[in-house]
Amino acid sequence: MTFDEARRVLDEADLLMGEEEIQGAIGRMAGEITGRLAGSNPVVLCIMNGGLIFSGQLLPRLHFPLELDYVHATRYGQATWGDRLNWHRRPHLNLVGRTVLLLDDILDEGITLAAIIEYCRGMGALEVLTAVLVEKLHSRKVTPGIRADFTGLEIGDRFLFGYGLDYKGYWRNAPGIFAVKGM
Ligand SMILES: O=P(O)(O)OC[C@H]1O[C@H](OP(=O)(O)OP(=O)(O)O)[C@H](O)[C@@H]1O
Ligand code: HPA
Repeated sequence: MTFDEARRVLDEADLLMGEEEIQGAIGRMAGEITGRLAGSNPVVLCIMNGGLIFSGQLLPRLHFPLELDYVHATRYGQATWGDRLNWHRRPHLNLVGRTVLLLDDILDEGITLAAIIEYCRGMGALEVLTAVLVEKLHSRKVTPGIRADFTGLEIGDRFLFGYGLDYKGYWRNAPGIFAVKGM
């Protein structure tokens, strides 16, 4: 996608969730996560790249001790459909006996979260919880009914960008959650 095309994508997109709604959702999630995890000395894993902005805004609102690490695993690349999960970076912290909280921008088909949960369990985590800024509502989930433990916003079945979500590599920095025109 060229720079000019990227500009046009944002100009023509539909804004589905604005900053105020997103900040409200992140604040509510911070309260819920604090209630559940404040005493558990968790390892928090940001799932890169999409989880970056959500993690950066949520973490300063968690006022309890935790350790932070990240994983980098992708299955969409620059496409609007997902393939098999490619691991680029596994966590470096030891997960044995730890409560793990995974942070990601979106639960779409759920394949990414399911695979990372399984990996963390395999590495000896005591429990693995998940928090996503957005859950996309449709019937293509890897396991019917799969949910995150903490969900910020529920959005319909469109191709989304902004707040960490990219369209062809662009607009992770868009200040809201947008849907690509016609998708
Ligand atoms: O529920 P799923 O259908 O598995 O999709 C969700 C995943 O897709 C995106 O990652 P992507 O593979 O695009 O990599 P990115 O984080 O670098 O954007 C997103 O950040 C989630 O990790
Ligand atoms: N937008 C961007 N990245 C994604 C999406 C989406 O709707 N679903 C899964 N990864």
